[in-house]
Amino acid sequence: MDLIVFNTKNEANVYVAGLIVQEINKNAFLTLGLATGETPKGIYNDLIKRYRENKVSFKNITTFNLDEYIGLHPESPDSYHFYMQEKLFNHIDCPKENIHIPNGCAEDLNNECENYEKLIEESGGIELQLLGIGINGHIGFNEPGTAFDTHTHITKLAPSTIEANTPLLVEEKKLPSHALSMGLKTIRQAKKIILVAFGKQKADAIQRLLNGEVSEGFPASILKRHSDIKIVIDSELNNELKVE
Ligand SMILES: O=P(O)(O)OC[C@H]1O[C@](O)(CO)[C@@H](O)[C@@H]1O
Repeated sequence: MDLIVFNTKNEANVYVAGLIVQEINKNAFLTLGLATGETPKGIYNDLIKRYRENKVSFKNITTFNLDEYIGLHPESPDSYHFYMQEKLFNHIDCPKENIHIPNGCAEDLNNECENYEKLIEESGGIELQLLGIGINGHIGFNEPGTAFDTHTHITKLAPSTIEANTPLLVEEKKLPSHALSMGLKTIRQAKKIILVAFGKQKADAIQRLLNGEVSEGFPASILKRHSDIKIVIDSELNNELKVE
C-alpha cells in the first residue's frame, strides 16, 4: 500500500483527479468505480474542470458506483443517484447508458444485486476504483462483520454510519436503515484502487488500515491484500497518525 500525503485537501484532489484522467487518456474505454460521500466532492470538481478545459473526455468510459440507499428514488436529493448527477454526471460527457448505480428501489433487490455484479463482469471488471472510508472502516457500505467474499448485496447500516450520514440529509427525515453495496470481493477485484481520506476524524481508521491486522471486523483491512492500492490523505490526518 502506498501512502501519499498532501498538505491540503485541494492538492490531494488535484492529484487524484490527475490519476483518473491519466488512466482515461491511456484507455478511453476505462471502467471506473466511483464513490459518494463528502470525500470525493473536490475530486469530482477537478474532473469537471479538466473536462471543461478539454483535457479529458468521458464519452467512452463506463462507471459503476459503490452503493445506494434502499428506498430512495433517484430523484431524491438524498439518493446517491442524485448526488452523482449533481456532483459529476450533469457536467461531463459520460453517456447515461454507461453509468451504473445500484437501484435501491428495485422490486427485487436480490435480483438487482445479481444483475449489478453481472454488469460489472460483462464490462470486463473495474479497472480503477475510487474509495472513501468510514470511521468504522467501512468501504462502500460494507460494515464491520461483512464477509470478505461478498459480492453486491443488501447491507444494514451500522449505527456510526447512520450518525455520520444523517446530518447530510437534505430532504428525507430519516436515513434509510439499509443499502445496496458492492461487496468486499467486488471491490477487491478492481485492478487499481485509490482510497482517499481527509481530516482528523479518519485518523483512527487509517491508522488501523496501515498497522492493524486483516480481519472482517475492519472491512477496509481486506485492501492490505491488494497489490495496487494508493492511500491518499491530507496533512491534518497525517499529523494524527502515530508512527508504529
Ligand atoms: O466521505 P465520507 O462522507 O466520509 O464517507 C465515507 C464513505 O462512506 C460512504 O458514504 C458509504 O458509502 C462512502 O460513500 C464513503 O466513501
